[in-house]
Amino acid sequence: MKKKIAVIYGDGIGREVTEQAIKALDAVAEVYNHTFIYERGLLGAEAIDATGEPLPHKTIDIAKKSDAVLFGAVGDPRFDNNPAAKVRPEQGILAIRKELELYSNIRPVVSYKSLNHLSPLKLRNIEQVDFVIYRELSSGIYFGEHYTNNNGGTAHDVCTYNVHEIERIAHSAFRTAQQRHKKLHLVDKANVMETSRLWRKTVTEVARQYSDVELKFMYIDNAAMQLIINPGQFDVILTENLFGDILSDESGAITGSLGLLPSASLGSKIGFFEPVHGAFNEAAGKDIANPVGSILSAAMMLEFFNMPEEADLVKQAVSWTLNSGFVTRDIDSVNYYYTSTIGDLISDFILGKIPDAVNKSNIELMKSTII
Ligand SMILES: NC(=O)C1=CN([C@@H]2O[C@H](COP(=O)(O)OP(=O)(O)OC[C@H]3O[C@@H](n4cnc5c(N)ncnc54)[C@H](O)[C@@H]3O)[C@@H](O)[C@H]2O)C=CC1
Ligand SMILES: CC(C)CC(=O)C(=O)O
Ligand SMILES: [Mg+2]
Repeated sequence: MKKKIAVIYGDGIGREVTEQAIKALDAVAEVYNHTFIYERGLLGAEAIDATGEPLPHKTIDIAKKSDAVLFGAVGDPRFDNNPAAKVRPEQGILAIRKELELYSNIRPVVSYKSLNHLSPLKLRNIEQVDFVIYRELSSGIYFGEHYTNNNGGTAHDVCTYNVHEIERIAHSAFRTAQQRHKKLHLVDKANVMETSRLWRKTVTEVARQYSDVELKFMYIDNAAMQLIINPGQFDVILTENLFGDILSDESGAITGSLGLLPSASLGSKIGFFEPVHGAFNEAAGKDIANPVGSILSAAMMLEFFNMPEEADLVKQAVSWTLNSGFVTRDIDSVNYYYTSTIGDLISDFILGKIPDAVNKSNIELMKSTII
């Protein structure tokens, strides 16, 4: 099969983690005789530096002409530390999500047995964690009006949702729950916010079409705590844009690192695949970032291409690598490996090149003094 993939590295560690995902895709292409054609687009600070715009038109064109987009991350301390900046890298990722109508952001969270002892949470809390967050991605407070008045003394960020925006992602989340353990938590703040009350009313209506799925409501503040004390209770979490953003980073702590989590953003047209994490600028260029979130995002892209066997092979390669103790510094601060080494191991596994008993000492260990 032939597929055209728009590749957007963005900023910080975006390039180095995405390069590992491309290695995995190239290995899959070789094994299954597919052709993946990549075209690069600019987004974020790299795009502002090159064109003055966080999302150049050319990038939108490249994305729209592709079957899917593989994205790294955006963000740069030059903008983070400048509240007066008029143009920001993050405007680029928000704008492309809107432009491509990516309303459904799917963030699976799975714990790895072999890594559980390295998680900051107690073992008994994280065993058998396997849930998925459905985060609404193209509306809510990130897309409302942002403005100041009163000579800059008052700031406003407006949160708006309508029934259609809630219904379309609710259907996606319920359909997924039907194929999983048939439990769906709607996370909101309906005791305070009008938008949350609209979510509850709309999702309750949608739920009538999915009578085999148990619907539960949970307030966001409680959900943030429940994720830590009993994450195993969740199957599908459905929530709005801001709450989903926060809960998915929190979920990184459950698995052991935010760097492990992938995501798929879907809408009516194109699929967009990116790790959950951001630009982690302190690590940029040091070959220490965890590439697994990006590689598993590529696996989600393969599922989107209707290549389930290929996607499974990538997931198996990731599991083998982690279970064999080949991990980056975020997972094990003593024995850790380069980003590129992990990428090489994963693509070698896909290509069937890994011997049964690989000798770890042959693979270069990071020096713990590197940063
Ligand atoms: N989707 C995107 O492009 C996102 C962009 N950002 C932007 O990224 C920049 C940095 O933001 P932060 O809040 O520091 O979030 P971040 O996700 O970049 O990093 C937070 C922390 O998570 C860990 N981490 C993240 N990714 C990792 C990886 N691949 N391997 C190992 N550890 C990893 C690191 O400990 C890091 O300090 C900001 O400019 C922010 O606006 C933040 C979140 C998402
Ligand atoms: C710019 C942010 C909204 C990106 C982010 O944090 C995310 O999508 O997880
Ligand atoms: Mg986020």
